Amino acid sequence: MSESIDAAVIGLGPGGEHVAAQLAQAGLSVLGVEKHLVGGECPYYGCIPSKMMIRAAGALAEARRVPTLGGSVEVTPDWTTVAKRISDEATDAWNDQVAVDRLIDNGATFARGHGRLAGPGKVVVETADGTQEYDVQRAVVLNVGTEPAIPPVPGLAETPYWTNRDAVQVKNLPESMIVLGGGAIGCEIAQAFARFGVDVTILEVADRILGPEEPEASEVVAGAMADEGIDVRVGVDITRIDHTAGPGFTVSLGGGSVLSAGALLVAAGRRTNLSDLGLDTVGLDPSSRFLDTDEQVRAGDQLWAVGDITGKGQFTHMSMYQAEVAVRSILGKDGPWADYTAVSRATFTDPEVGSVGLTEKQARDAGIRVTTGSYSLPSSSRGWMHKTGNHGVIKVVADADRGVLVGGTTVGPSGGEMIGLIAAAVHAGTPVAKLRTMHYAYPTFHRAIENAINELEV
Ligand SMILES: Cc1cc2nc3c(=O)[nH]c(=O)nc-3n(C[C@H](O)[C@H](O)[C@H](O)COP(=O)(O)OP(=O)(O)OC[C@H]3O[C@@H](n4cnc5c(N)ncnc54)[C@H](O)[C@@H]3O)c2cc1C
Ligand SMILES: NC(=O)c1ccc[n+]([C@@H]2O[C@H](COP(=O)([O-])OP(=O)(O)OC[C@H]3O[C@@H](n4cnc5c(N)ncnc54)[C@H](O)[C@@H]3O)[C@@H](O)[C@H]2O)c1
Repeated sequence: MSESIDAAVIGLGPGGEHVAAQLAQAGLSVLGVEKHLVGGECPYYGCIPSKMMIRAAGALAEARRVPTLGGSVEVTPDWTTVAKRISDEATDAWNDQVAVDRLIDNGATFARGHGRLAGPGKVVVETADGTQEYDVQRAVVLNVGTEPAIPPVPGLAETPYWTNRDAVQVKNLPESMIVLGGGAIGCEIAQAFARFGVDVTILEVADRILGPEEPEASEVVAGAMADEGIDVRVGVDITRIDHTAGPGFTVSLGGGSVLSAGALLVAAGRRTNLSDLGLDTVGLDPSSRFLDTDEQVRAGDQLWAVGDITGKGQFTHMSMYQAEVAVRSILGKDGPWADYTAVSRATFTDPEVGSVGLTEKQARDAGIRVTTGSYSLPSSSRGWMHKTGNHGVIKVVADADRGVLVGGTTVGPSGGEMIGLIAAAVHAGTPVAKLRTMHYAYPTFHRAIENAINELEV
């Protein structure tokens, strides 16, 4: 028999959890459906555990810089502390009871199971105890997120490779690791492991790591990683991957060379969980990579979608932003609606990469009359004083006709924080002329943004 409810949220990643809680608090009868862990990838396998690793690895790296600056330190990495922190503080040993209780305390009903659409306003949940049907009166919200994509490299599927989900649960580090993919996940985890003494090789098929970023950012991060002893190879052709108990993984490359390592991390992108969601029952294509959404993040009639599946940027802050939009839309508010002009992100390599809006290429492709400015961080006062660990570059992209910034990149020791200034300018459409009259505190890293802005032909 079908149960009647106001709203159902299928998939409880950061955005889905927020939507379910907010709608329940607003007085709607809400069902939250999660097949694995309430909170999704970010708290259990993504942002939070990876940033705990990075925090520890960063402390080790800073300690190793002491001899250049004043004194000596003996650095003895110990992964046990990191593994314990991830298990105890971040993930509760991969137990989501606290999150489930929070959802229920907010007034929602929770079902642990696989949710599917079964036609407009109909949701079916497959649980361990059987199947339950729901008639949803007002809103179905999809927040089903992604899985690691496993590339079709011959032999790979038969090996005990890791994804990010395994890497964050590692109790004992391997002596060596090959990372497939030099995107954000690959680079962040590679550098963290390397700083704990793992011999790391990154294999990237494209011609540079961190492909979505400005080429200047990729170059600086690749250089910093190489300085630390990470073997970064781009433009590789991987022909086969094997695993045997003794030597571990062997990766054969075009041209005949073979690499080996004790562990292999696949960080080659993500696959959205849209194929087994009953999308066809509401007239949508189950084979599509992303769901098209309008400014109210509606994907159809009484159907909303938030998070990675919308293709607007696979970030926790995007999922939360869209969740707020969905809640306003479902509750019949007047907006504000989704705007993606100034989406920002931070990649937590060292140096960190902050970025917002359009890259130079994206701006040119959009037909904008582009002018750019850049400044090398080690040439800035603060970068020069900082000395060791001062890798970095600032780049700003402006619309020469409108006299405003349309994008920017801040690579440096606090690149993820520095981007806030440019993000505010892009978001608000602050004239470059106004930015030129701002006070930039001396001697901050962000003063280098002023140098870059002064190069713009605006
Ligand atoms: C290693 C790593 C590091 C990252 N670091 C950052 C970072 O520093 N900053 C940042 O902003 N982002 C980061 N991200 C990205 C971030 O984790 C995601 O963008 C974020 O989790 C938002 O995803 P989402 O809301 O789309 O859903 P997800 O978090 O993917 O959650 C979707 C949920 O839906 C469930 N589900 C799927 N299908 C069904 C179904 N049919 N029925 C029921 N439940 C279902 C899944 O089990 C899952 O719990 C990182 C990701 C990874 C992997
Ligand atoms: N700090 C952050 O905000 C943060 C951190 C991690 C992840 N994320 C999010 O998660 C998403 C996924 O991250 P990701 O790094 O897995 O994906 P990605 O798509 O950014 O990078 C994957 C990389 O793997 C390469 N690749 C593909 N197939 C390959 C193969 N067979 N061999 C070698 N390389 C191959 C691609 O060319 C690409 O450079 C990102 O888009 C990002 O939005 C965000």
